Amino acid sequence: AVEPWPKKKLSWKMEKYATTKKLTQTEQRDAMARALDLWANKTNLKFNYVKSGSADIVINFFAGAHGDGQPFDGPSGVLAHAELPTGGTVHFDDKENWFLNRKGQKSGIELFIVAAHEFGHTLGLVHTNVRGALMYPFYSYSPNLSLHKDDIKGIQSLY
Ligand SMILES: COc1ccc(S(=O)(=O)[C@H](CC(=O)O)C(F)F)cc1
Ligand SMILES: [Zn+2]
Repeated sequence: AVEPWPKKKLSWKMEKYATTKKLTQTEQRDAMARALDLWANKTNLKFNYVKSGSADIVINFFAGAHGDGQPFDGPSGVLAHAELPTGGTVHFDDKENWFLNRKGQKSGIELFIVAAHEFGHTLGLVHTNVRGALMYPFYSYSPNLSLHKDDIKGIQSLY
């Protein structure tokens, strides 16, 4: 873990959405809100969505090179990356086959899971070696994600 945010109320916004036909922008925004809620439920952090203007956490879907020296690599491989506090940028690879389990979809990369992991980084968590924890370095699909006690220990050591 690293230095946490110096405040408990964090604003967030989406700048660029995934271009997939499989998920509407509303569904994408809702997935982000639910992923943030996982962390809010275990801390006294509050997240509030802002449609435009400045925000602490800024979410973008990009393909390939997108100006931060960490180009995305197309389907699979690197799925997303996020700055640690108080960076606030979260980028997702637009070329992934994003889906949402709650829509009954089956194949591809589950957006809610990846978002929850990235927001863990945004809030100050680094990777864990505890298999089964959300902050384990590798993506693995699970139908109903919840925070592992190792994730909770980590976030509560920061907030
Ligand atoms: C479970 O959530 C994730 C696991 C692994 C990744 S990743 O394979 O894209 C990882 C980025 C990351 O750990 O956030 C990669 F090394 F770039 C993203 C989300
Ligand atoms: Zn990670």
